[in-house]
Amino acid sequence: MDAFKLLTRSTNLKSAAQTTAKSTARLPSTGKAANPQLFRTAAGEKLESAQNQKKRKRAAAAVEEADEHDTPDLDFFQSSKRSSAAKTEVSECAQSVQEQTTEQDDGSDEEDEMDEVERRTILNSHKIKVTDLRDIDDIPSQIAPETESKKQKKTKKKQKKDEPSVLSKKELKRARRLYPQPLTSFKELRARYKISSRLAENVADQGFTVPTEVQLGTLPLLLGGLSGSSKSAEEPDLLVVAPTGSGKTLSFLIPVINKIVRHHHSPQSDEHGILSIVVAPTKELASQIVNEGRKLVAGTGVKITLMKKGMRIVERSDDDEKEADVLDENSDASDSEDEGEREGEEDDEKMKTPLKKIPITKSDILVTTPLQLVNALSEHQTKPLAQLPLVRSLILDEADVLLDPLFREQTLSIWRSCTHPDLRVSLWSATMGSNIDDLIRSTIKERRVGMGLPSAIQDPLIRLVVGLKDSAIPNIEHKLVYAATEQGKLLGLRQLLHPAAASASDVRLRPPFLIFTQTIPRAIALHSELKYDIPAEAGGSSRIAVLHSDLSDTQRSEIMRDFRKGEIWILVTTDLLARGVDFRGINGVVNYDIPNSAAVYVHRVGRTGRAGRTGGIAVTYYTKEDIPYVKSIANIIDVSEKLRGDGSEKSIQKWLLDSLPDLSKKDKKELKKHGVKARQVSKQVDKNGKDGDGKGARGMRISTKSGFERRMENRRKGAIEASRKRKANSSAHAGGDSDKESWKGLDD
Ligand SMILES: Nc1ncnc2c1ncn2[C@@H]1O[C@H](COP(=O)(O)OP(=O)(O)OP(=O)(O)O)[C@@H](O)[C@H]1O
Repeated sequence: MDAFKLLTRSTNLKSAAQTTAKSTARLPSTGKAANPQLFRTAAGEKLESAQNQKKRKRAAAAVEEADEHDTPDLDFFQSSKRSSAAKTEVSECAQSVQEQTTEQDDGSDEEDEMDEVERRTILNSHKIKVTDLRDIDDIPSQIAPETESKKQKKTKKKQKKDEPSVLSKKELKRARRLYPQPLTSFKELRARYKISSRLAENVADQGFTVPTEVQLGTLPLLLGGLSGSSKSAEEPDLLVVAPTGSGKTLSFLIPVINKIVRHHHSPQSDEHGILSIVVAPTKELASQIVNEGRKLVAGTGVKITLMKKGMRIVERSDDDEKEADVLDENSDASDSEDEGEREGEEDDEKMKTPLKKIPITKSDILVTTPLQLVNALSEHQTKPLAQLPLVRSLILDEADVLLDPLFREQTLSIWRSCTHPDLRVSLWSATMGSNIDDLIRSTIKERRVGMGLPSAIQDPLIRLVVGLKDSAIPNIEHKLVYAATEQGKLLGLRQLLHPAAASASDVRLRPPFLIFTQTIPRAIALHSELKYDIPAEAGGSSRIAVLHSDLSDTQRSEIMRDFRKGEIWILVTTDLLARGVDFRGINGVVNYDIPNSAAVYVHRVGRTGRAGRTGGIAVTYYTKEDIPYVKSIANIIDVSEKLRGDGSEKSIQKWLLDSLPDLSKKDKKELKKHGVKARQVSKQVDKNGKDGDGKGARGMRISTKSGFERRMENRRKGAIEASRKRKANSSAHAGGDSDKESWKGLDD
């Protein structure tokens, strides 16, 4: 028996009945989590509710006080005329009390100020770690008083010996650690940080009640600086590592929109142009950010736009009157609500338009992929990059991939082209390589030198980590399944699609779900293999789709839209959808091909279990060829289960983890770049996944039967089913439509 079969066996084997009951009760698509937070302790919770209670009491006391002093005595026996006058008086009074209360709330910064022990308790309870990333000598003494005194002591001691002072690693860590004010409720956004009232309403309209950990930690920093007060806000540059689906988008959008609202009311309000840029690695993610942003900017006067091919965003002094293969697009086109989903429709209708005639897109926030912006700034890399002198906020979403060699040059050149001296940059992801800190520090220093400033970083540069860096969220179930061969994986996947068979394999996954493959040809091949597995009465092949970057923008956005609408149940895709995209009700993720790195695993499986939802399942198949690459994934699963901390049985035993081979650094790099060698696209394989003799390299084919055979089989089944129904002779019980409504699994 293959030893690695044990790895699969070691997963919790529960009775089918148990599994069924659990799956139905905890399906993530059944609704939203009561609390979107992933980590909290009783001590922290107690303190937070005490803080909120304190605020409520203060507000109630203000109302009471106002009642005592200001409410006129009511005489219910007086004439109705008088009574209505009294009513008006009462209502005016109530209004003034409400205003007073709000004002009191507004002016309660000092009273709400927590002491360091309270701040520390709440932050630790949510596993939030805040660190100053600057060189220790650049950190002002009020932020690192402990260090200063220790450093001074050391200096004194060593002065005699005439040696420079050196801090131990531990002391340096302690000196850099910060405990800023956390956000205990969304109401504080208005009351304490004075965000625009319209923006606060828009946040409230989304129905969010409790801030997630990343929101709890970053919103005060971005809105109130390190002092946590809107009065002396000193916005830091920020590096944020927080779990997938934890609400990072809202964390960067609220401050950036508020900053622009303030800008519109400032003396520089006559400056018109792009003030903020959000960079995301894929069009799907960029479009999603725009859609989220639109909900928040409504009625604030702030405009958010998705960068599109051919859009003109800067005026160049060297603009030529020349023909360009670009889209004639004016800003009106980007006003529609669902622009993101329609993205690209116009892109496919390129037309020749003189470059100068394209109006410059007027927007406050531009959301873009790196290449699209670089192309727009350099006229498809034919000219040096134009500058963006008004941009005050640069947001890099999925920053680790944006700073990966693939995108690094484009991303850094965008950063360099933002020349405003007050530029603030924030970088967000669920995973972050260890080299990123140094890269950010050196880029900020380089910019400062370029602006003629001393290289020492003056403004705060903060790193905020939620939970354990580079780990998968604890609220999903991981299944690592040994399938031995490619055929084994396909068999496993089919079992997964069939509820009766699934009970035997301990894994039960209901649509909607995502299936990830290593390459585009494999995604196409798997899609055509599975296409006829869905019975016609359940919607047939239209329920399963494939999405990859070789499709046109229009096709991509249509598939995204249909998957969000629930018309597509199973989406086969590549790592194009591994990051950032938020499909709220996804029940699970299948790694049909193992991911190229631990980070990719974290992001892929993070498409389920979002905003604290439980019940999501991540199934990862692996074959003999994958064994050298499995350890890093098994480690991630192990850590995620430890993080859950509910004492539930581990799915991966320690001795098995120890027996898996380690991968050398070189091999890790190779895997990250090209994936599992055996599955790489061979030169003979075309974009449709076809080579000389089938689909993909020999032994790596995704097929058990030919598509033709399956289609014929499907038709036969359909005919049998139809005749059975005819025999039942009851049109009322035909049941075709109702079958369509609910997923009944696939036929054998
Ligand atoms: N405070 C909150 N309460 C409940 N739901 C929230 C809250 N904040 C955000 N959400 C929801 O959580 C989901 C995930 O948010 P978002 O896409 O911003 O996650 P993310 O941290 O960027 O994830 P990823 O790392 O995968 O990109 C969204 O559907 C969002 O609407």
